[in-house]
Amino acid sequence: VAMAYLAWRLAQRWCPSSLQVISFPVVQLHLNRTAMRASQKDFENAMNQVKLLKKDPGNEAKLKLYALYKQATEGPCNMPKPGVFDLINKAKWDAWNALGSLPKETARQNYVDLVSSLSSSLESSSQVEPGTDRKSTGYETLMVTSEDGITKIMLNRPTKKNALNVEMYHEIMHALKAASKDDSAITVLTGNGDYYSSGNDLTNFTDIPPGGVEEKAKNGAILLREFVGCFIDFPKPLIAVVNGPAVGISVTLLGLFDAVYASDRATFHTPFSHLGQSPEGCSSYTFPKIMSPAKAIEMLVFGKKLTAGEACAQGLVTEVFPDSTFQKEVWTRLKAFAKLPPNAMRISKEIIRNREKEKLHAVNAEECSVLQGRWLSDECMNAVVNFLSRKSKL
Ligand SMILES: CCCCC/C=C/CC(=O)SCCNC(=O)CCNC(=O)[C@H](O)C(C)(C)COP(=O)(O)OP(=O)(O)OC[C@H]1O[C@@H](n2cnc3c(N)ncnc32)[C@H](O)[C@@H]1OP(=O)(O)O
Repeated sequence: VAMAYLAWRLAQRWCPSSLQVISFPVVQLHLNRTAMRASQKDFENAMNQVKLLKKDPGNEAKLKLYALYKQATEGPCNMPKPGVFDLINKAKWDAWNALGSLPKETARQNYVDLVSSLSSSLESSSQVEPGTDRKSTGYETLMVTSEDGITKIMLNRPTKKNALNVEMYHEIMHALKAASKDDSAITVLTGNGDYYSSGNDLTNFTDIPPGGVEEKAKNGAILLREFVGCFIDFPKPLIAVVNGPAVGISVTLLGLFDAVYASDRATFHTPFSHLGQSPEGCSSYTFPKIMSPAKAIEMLVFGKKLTAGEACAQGLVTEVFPDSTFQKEVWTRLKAFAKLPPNAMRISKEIIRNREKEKLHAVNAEECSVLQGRWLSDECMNAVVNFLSRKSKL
């Protein structure tokens, strides 16, 4: 990661061009310009532009930058393949190797185009003042819209089953803070594509800072605590529209929502023990209250996956709809809710939820502290490596 970061820092100058689609692996760059070639000067100037980025572009982008930089300066990858447990170097090697025999000039141009694309997207979002509403295009991992009195926050990494990467955690917090202040009456969280969310992005574990895994775990716990805190404190009715399967933290958080509407295609799965981890999202407190301690233990400790019907019977889901009519029925209902007097809804929520808030924050803090320890355990490390190896990522 340090190398990828270095490569990112050495990246090329921002060069306005017309990059249309970038898909991973990096070799798949579809550009609508034909004869354009980045000069050495463009290459050097890009470094200055990249230094001006105020936001980390994320691991995937850094790997792309690393691979293109290596290809542009050294040509095709001829390094020996790192071992399966050497996660970071393996990820970098994979990204570089995936470029095959891409010519150096093309790699250089693709590099410039990628920096250009990152510059525009990251700069545009970082220019927005915290707390102000951002247009949907200001987010990398979400689609946020506001209409008919409803702010809709849609998780938007469908090709990754809406796994929550670090950027998405930050963006959700930003979107929730903005929604709490905008003029909408209710806020909805949903997923784009066939999944609601596959939970924490397991590649989050591969981006190790200079302080090592301990620092990584500590930072993760701080981020998680702040993230869950936003749900605990959210002042307006918060509704989950669970469009498909939900895993991990996307399930546990449901205990902090005010209503949960689910498609009959949705499932609810918290494989924490399988991952060597422990419950979060205040579920160690909310789930036993919602569904009885024994049922909560089946889910949170033994990883039992519930159907939407079962989750509804146990009180986690408010109502289940046939998938064929799910969107139509749910949004009709939500639009009607959003016409109710917003202050009355806010005050009623407050009186129902407020007496639990202090307890929820204490539970959140304890869960994060326990998880911080779990992330350093062999059980957790092995489970993450298994997932990433299974997917031939690392
Ligand atoms: C700040 C830190 C806070 C941490 C908070 C902690 C939270 C705890 C949790 O959330 S635990 C839950 C973690 N999630 C999982 O264990 C799910 C892992 N994913 C899967 O088991 C499967 O991917 C699946 C069942 C969700 C979907 O399987 P399917 O076969 O239908 O699809 P693919 O596996 O091919 O997935 C498509 C691509 O999406 C990538 N992906 C899916 N989920 C994750 C994930 N959680 N993390 C990272 N990547 C994920 C998958 O790798 C595929 O990518 P690819 O196309 O590039 O191969």
